[in-house]
Amino acid sequence: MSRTIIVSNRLPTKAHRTDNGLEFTPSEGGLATGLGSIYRADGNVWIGWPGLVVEDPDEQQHVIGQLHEDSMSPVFLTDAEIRDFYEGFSNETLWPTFHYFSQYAVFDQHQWEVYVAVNEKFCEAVLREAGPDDTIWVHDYQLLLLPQMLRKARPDSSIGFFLHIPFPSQEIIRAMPWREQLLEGMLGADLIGFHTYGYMRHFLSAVSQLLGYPSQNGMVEAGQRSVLVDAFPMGIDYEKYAELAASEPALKSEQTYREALGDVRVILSIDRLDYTKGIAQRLLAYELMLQQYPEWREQVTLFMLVVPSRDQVEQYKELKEEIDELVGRITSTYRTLSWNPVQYFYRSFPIEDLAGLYRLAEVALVTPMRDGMNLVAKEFIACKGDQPGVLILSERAGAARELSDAIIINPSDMHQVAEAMHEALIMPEQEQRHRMANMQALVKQYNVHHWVQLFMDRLAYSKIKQQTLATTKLDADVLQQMIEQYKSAEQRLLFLDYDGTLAPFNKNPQKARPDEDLLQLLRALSADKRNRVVIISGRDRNTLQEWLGHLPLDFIAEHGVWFKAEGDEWSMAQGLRNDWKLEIRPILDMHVSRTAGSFIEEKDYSLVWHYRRADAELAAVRARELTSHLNFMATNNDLQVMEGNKVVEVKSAGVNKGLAAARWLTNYPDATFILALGDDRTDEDTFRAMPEEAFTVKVGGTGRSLARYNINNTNEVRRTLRALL
Ligand SMILES: O=P(O)(O)OC[C@H]1O[C@H](O[C@H]2O[C@H](CO)[C@@H](O)[C@H](O)[C@H]2O)[C@H](O)[C@@H](O)[C@@H]1O
Ligand SMILES: O=c1ccn([C@@H]2O[C@H](COP(=O)(O)OP(=O)(O)O)[C@@H](O)[C@H]2O)c(=O)[nH]1
Ligand SMILES: [Mg+2]
Repeated sequence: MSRTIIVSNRLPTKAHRTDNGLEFTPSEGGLATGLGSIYRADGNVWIGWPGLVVEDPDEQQHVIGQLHEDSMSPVFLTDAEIRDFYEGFSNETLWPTFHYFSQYAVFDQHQWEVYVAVNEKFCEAVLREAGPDDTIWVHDYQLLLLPQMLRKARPDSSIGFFLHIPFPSQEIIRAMPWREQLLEGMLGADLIGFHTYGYMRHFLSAVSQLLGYPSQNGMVEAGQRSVLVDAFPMGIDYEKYAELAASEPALKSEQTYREALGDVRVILSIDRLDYTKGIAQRLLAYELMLQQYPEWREQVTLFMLVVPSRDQVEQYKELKEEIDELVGRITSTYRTLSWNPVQYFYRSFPIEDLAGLYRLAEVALVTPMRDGMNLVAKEFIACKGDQPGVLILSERAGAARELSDAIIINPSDMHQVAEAMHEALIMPEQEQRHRMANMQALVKQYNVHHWVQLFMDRLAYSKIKQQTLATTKLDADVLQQMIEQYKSAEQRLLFLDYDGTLAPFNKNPQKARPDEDLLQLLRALSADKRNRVVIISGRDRNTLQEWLGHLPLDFIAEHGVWFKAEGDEWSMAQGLRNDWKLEIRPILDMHVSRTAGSFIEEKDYSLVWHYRRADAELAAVRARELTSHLNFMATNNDLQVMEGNKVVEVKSAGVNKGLAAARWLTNYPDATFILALGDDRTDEDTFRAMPEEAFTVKVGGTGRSLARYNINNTNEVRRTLRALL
């Protein structure tokens, strides 16, 4: 049976050393709490670090045994690895960079090397655990290189990767050394997931700008592989939190806090101690609120829970001091004998207490500067049950993309945050209930189980997509087979695309004129009376006539608008019109004027917008715009719009290379050797039209195609054709 192997830096359980030996408790942080409830199913295993340095072999055995009972398998890290891999590269380089705190980022070659080595250590641990049919799901920024390492060892495995933190603009990624390695590392996966569409867009743009890999509908063409990229906002275990909040221990804990606090309104703030969470800014906004709305003094308290985190990292130590000072100042300025403006706790709380606090609070104040998702916001909603309550949420938390019924704020705008608190405290109960119900419906539906299912389904889809478009290298064995069939055939049919197949792609299409070598090759091929050599091209017939018309070849021009069998005149497909050009040409002209470097090619029955010389990213956007504009016009005009290699082409409907090739196949039913070579999306129509036994060969690119085989470039095409002779 195939299992899922989850891999993350931190396990959902952590080991502690106590006077009574080792103890095991749940880990904090969104990843552990979010996935914690699903990994135990069906023999799945979670591989990761148990949160403690354990060097003694006996003690390691003990930890392995304990964790094994709960479907976990530990990766032990040394003190030096914790320093350079975890605190170092992960949390002093990647974490600040990906959260737009570049000013905090450290670039240290040694830490990078340890990061690579620890990713390798994880790789070995996974390979020990995972069978060939198991699905491997890698999580988060500490393991960006792992997907590619696993891919090398297991070329066919299903590997998913999910990033739990933001993926920043490519301008930020660009500033990092090792950026190419990090991106390539992620691309070892079959599916890469992000919390939001924004992060996904940034990633695709980084991959395009820094690695030159194009993508379409989220499929990145990464060299010989294709990788699906998509957005999956992570949910929580809604039922678990809802049930927990209604349970005896949670109600009891709510009551205890209520009795201790007396009759005050509670604003709740919960996060790990982290500069990304905007804790200091939040305190300043709260202070401002108390200044601007004195009526809330003695009426409201900020219940602030800060969970210790990464406390060996310098920035975190400094932040701790800053928060301590701010709390001290606000408390000493505003407190009275019977009231505390801030109830500040620096420790972690058991989950029942958290549920009690979520119930107790009227307002949850979630104001990170940047946050991949933020699960606290969702947990607050799930725990509210039928109580009213208001969520104040930073626009820069991933959760804000979903929770539009929260009061959405800009966390850097202190005045706005202070106003939001006031607004929340005076919000009519009915409105609170209405908003809360909307958010509950959403968090309930898009829960963590839904998230896992969606990710797994897309991973399977990515695999299928890869397989249907997989081609085999045209190696010596295939070539030998081809030569044998060629030799024994009495009649042969060769479909040869021109640009990108017989002749290299040229920046200026008029410069792709055949050289002497090519002419000689075609002459030799067509000299054999058993051969029908068909040039099947998108080019206009005049160019083909001028360049190759003197040879005994057959022609299919303009993707099948024009035909010419050897010795015949040119003839045209039936029922074509070109009066639509009057209407369509101005649209293409407009795109040329908006996109420097692009140009138009006019053929008898089609118009083509070329953008190979334009800025790649801009042109890709323009091409999409143009395609959708043309598609809109096309329905009334009986036209078709095709996106090819750096072109958008519009032509009469019912014309494509596939239909034209099919016609040739019926004209020569006795052909027992059929070869089709092409490089472009338009050649896929040819491949589709070929009988199963045909040798279909995709030239260049990723090799992903409906063709059976692939070869690298026009040189290899010529070599292959020469081998037949
Ligand atoms: O392992 P630590 O260094 O102690 O840090 C705890 C975790 O923090 C991060 O959580 C993120 O994942 C959440 C769920 O997707 C998301 O809501 C939040 O915005 C993220 O910050 C980190 O990504 C994890 O790897 C850490 O384990
Ligand atoms: O004392 C605490 C306080 C919080 N949390 C949990 O820590 C997680 C924080 O996740 P979030 O996505 O908000 O941020 P992260 O810390 O992962 O960046 C939430 O599930 C909280 O319930 C916890 O386990 N113990
Ligand atoms: Mg071509």
